[in-house]
Amino acid sequence: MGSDLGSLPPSFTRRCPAPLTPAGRRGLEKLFEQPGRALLALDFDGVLAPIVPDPERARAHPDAVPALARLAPHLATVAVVTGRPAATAVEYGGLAGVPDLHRMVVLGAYGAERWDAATGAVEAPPPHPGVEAVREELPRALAAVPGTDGVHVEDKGGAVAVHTRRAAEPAVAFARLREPMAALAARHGLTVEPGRMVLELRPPGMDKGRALTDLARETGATSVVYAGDDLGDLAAFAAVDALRSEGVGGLLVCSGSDEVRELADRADLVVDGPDGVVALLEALAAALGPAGAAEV
Ligand SMILES: O=P(O)(O)OC[C@H]1O[C@H](O[C@H]2O[C@H](CO)[C@@H](O)[C@H](O)[C@H]2O)[C@H](O)[C@@H](O)[C@@H]1O
Repeated sequence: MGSDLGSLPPSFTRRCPAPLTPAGRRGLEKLFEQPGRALLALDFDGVLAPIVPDPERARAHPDAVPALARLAPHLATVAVVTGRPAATAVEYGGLAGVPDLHRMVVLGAYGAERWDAATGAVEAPPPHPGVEAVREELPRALAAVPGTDGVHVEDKGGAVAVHTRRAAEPAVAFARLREPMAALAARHGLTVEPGRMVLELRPPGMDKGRALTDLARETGATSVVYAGDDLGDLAAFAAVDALRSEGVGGLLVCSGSDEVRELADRADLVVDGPDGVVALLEALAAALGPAGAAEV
């Protein structure tokens, strides 16, 4: 092909749009140059799993795990980086016991937890005492805010998430709860993580950016592809930007939605939600081919 933006395998570009930015194209080229040193990391909700009203009913897109399994043998590492507890993402994603995903890593709770497919074990920090205090105070705090009928609390063990998607007016309930939830979290040494119709009260100190950087360094990645959809993924986007400045290739993918604009503005490639993410994974797998060498 040969342009000033470099070249990508036609077997990829036939199936998926090329990144719009030179940095993104370069990141993808680096993946194809050295797939065995590439880190592919994806958020769970809104990226691998379609958004649904009930958080307990979220499941991976039916074609996502087969596509990851086709890709994983070619790459150094395939990871999920999520706000979910690691074990929940493994369960809802159907990620355990998949032969070609035997080296997969799930970084849960924004990187505070880790599951390794190789061992099946989850490493998690001890519970933060503020979470228990918030758990107890939350019903009273929610009852004090008008217009929050239908708000649902997800107890994540190490954190508590207040969901407004099922409220009569989700955006209104979200706006009304922002300040009281921030105050409640601050009283107990927690931080508020805002997301898609959710305010999560969680321990501070870890974010997806640190988690992704640590994993990239641990695996010696020469390229990193990260796909996210929500505000919590901005830290991971910033981490990829920082890695790029060190010479690591990076591709920032936004799983687009009408709910969050911030990632699309910063991404190299915007795809159409989890369907588009799956198309990207399948395009990568097709281009890398069954034998490991990049197909052209
Ligand atoms: O980091 P993620 O994997 O994107 O997790 C972030 C939060 O996702 C979940 O909530 C979101 O998905 C739900 C199911 O589709 C949806 O109902 C909700 O409105 C979304 O915000 C999850 O429930 C949270 O615990 C995660 O922190």
